Parts: sequence; structure tokens; C-alpha cells
Amino acid sequence: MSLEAIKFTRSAPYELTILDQLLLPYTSKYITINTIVDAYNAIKLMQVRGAPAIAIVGTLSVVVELSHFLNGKFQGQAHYDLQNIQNLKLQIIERLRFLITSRPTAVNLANAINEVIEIVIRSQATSVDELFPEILKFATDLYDDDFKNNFKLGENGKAWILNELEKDGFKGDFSILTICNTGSLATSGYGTALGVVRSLWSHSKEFQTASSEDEPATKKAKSDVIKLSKCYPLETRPYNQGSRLTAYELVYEKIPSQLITDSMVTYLISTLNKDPNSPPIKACVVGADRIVRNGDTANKIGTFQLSLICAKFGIKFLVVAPKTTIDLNTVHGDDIVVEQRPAIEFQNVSGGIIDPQTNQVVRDQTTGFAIAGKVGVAAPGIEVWNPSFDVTPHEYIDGIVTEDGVITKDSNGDFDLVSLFN
Ligand SMILES: CSC[C@H]1O[C@H](OP(=O)(O)O)[C@H](O)[C@@H]1O
Repeated sequence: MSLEAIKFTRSAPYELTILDQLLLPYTSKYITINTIVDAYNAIKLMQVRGAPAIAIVGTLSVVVELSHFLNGKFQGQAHYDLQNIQNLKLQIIERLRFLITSRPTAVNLANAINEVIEIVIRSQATSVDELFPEILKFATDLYDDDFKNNFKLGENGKAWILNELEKDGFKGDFSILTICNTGSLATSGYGTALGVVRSLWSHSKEFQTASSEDEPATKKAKSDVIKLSKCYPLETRPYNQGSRLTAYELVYEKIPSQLITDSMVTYLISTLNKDPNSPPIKACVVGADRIVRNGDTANKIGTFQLSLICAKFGIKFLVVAPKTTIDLNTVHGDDIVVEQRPAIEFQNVSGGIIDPQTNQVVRDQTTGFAIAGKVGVAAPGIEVWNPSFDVTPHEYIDGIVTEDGVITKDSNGDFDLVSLFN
């Protein structure tokens, strides 16, 4: 098992490989990215996905492509005029603008690639050799900053949730909801919203259940400690990032969890939160693909209705994302372009072939890889609507967790995200 979505060799020969997430959770297989077009295809197909991860893979693909040209690996290639730096710059920019179109909603990719374009335009380099180090530095800094920021997101989100529950007079164990995949598989590692779950679970482990020799007062004190007891990831139809990827990460981390379908949320909350013996759901953490100036947030389809359900039940609803996911140039969520995915991704379900006798996935005897398969789940001829994301109005968001802290709304119900960049 591996949770490392992206592997990159930081010295020559530069090598970029990605974990093919279409094969998870049954097969861990890395595929090599040699060119910008390889990255475009892998991102478009969602072999790699998650707003931060696709930005990192996109920028690193420029590094490996240029390094291969420098090493003569692509002899006779048609893309670049290596004898004329101005022509070369225009050719790189053209390929970068193509890369951005692979997934239009997640702003991280566009933000990162536009910064690479700026580097290319402003560079005084007179050759690829001189331009290459500038792009390499940007790409590796993006990777490293994302990883550092994810731990800050986790800690900031953990502290805010625990503090809010304490302010509400809550005591003891609680549960948490999350949708899609926002963990190590969507980022450089640790994750955004799922990083908050990881940080909350680390906190809980400090207060393992009271041992038998503990004094009664100590036992009571430990039982009053506000701590995460369980995570409920949503399956996240139709691509099943929750059941395939988040569940895979939660099992790997041994975080107590129970997978639910997207349609079970309301009934789970209404029954669990009435049961005095069950840790109630008190928070929901979700990722983001684009947070616009007023706080409206594009995220995986199903997030908007999840926010409405949380509002109904008084459950804290947090968007967790690095500042690279904020788009101040777009003011309102109505102006976000929501990517439509192919109907076939809804009409079919992909996974590992199951042996009906053992109910275990069937594996290739040589490679150990699961035998992949698809089954149709929609009536032939029925039209489908398959938006990859929806837009949650900021009214239903209690806080936006960033690496610089948790932003909450002012007395007018408005978020001030501009202050994050001053
Ligand atoms: C930290 S990942 C952010 C975001 O990306 C996911 O979408 P996809 O799996 O289609 O790339 C999901 O919306 C996550 O919340």
C-alpha cells in the first residue's frame, strides 16, 4: 500500500511518477510522466486528482519535459525550436495553456501554470539550460510548500473544532463527516480536510481510554476530554473517491471509520445524534477546488447539499484548503466554471473483479494486480447529468481553514479573504 500520490527525482535524470488512482484501492501502480501531454492525459483521466496534486504534477511535468529535451531524449521532436529562445518560450507557453484546460474548475492548476508562464515570459534566459533551473525551483517549492502547509491546515482545523466544541459546552467523544478525497492522495501528503481528521486523531490518541488502574477522577477527566472518536467518509458517487480513496487512507492510518453512501447522511445524523451512547457528529470537513472572493466554494458534487444538512443539524461545516485554492479574481460562486465529466463515468462503475466464492478481489498471479472491470449501472438510453463539482454558498460555511488560520464571517455574514494576501 502506498499513499504517496506523486514521486519526483530532484536531480538528473529527473523522473516523475504518479500513483494511478483509477486502480486504487486494489492495486498500487505508478506510471511515468515524461511530457506535458502525459500530465494533461493523467489529470484529464483522473489518474491523478485533487486540486493541489494536479497543480504539483502539472508543474513538475514541465520540468521533466524540458530535462528530456536538454538530454536529447526527444531527438527530432516537433515541439520546440531549441535554436531560438523566443520561439521556444512561445512554444512552452502554448503547451502550458493547453495543460490548464485539463481540469478547469480546480484553480490550483491554473494558478501554478500561470506562474510558470510568468517565469518564462520574464526570464532573461537565452537558452533552455538557463531557463530550466528557474522552473525547477518553482515546481519543487510548490511541492514543498504544499506539504508544509498541509500540516498547518491540519493543526488549525483541529484547534478550531476543539475550541468551538468547548465553547459550546460539549464534552467527550465526537464524530466527523467528510466527502470525496482530500488526503495524501489529493496533495503532496497528509491532506487538507482529511489532514484535519489526521490531526484530530493524533490528539485523540493522546487520551486513549482510561486504564483500569486510573483513579475515578482521572477516568472522568479523560472521558470529558473533547476528542475525535470516529470518521464517516461519504462514498462520493459517481467516481467514488470516498469509498476508493478516503476509506483506503483511513484504513491505512487505522482511524476508526464507517463508510456511508451519500444518501445516508441525514439519517445517520438524526439517529446517531439522538443516541446517548454514540459519539455525535459535531463537525464536517471538506476540501475545495476553488474558493472565490466572497467565500463561495466549488468542491466535489454533493458538498452543497452536505452543507445544508449540517446547517439543519447545527454541525460545524469547514472548508479546508491552502491559499493556492483561493481565487480573488472571481467574486461570486455563480461565476465558477463547473467541469462536466463524461457520462460514461456515471453510467459505469469501475473496480476490481470479485470472486463470488470468496468475495475477494481476483488478482493476476504474476503481477499481483487486481483484475480491473467495469459494470454498467444505468439503463441504456437514459441521459445523465454529471457535474464534477457544485458550489456551496458561503452562507453555509462556518469557517475556511487555511495555513494562516481559520477565517470566519463578520457580523454581516461576509468572509474577508483579501486580508489573507495583504
Ligand atoms: C484537496 S483536494 C480538493 C478537491 O479535489 C477533489 O476533486 P477531484 O477528485 O475531482 O479532483 C475534491 O473536490 C476535493 O475536495
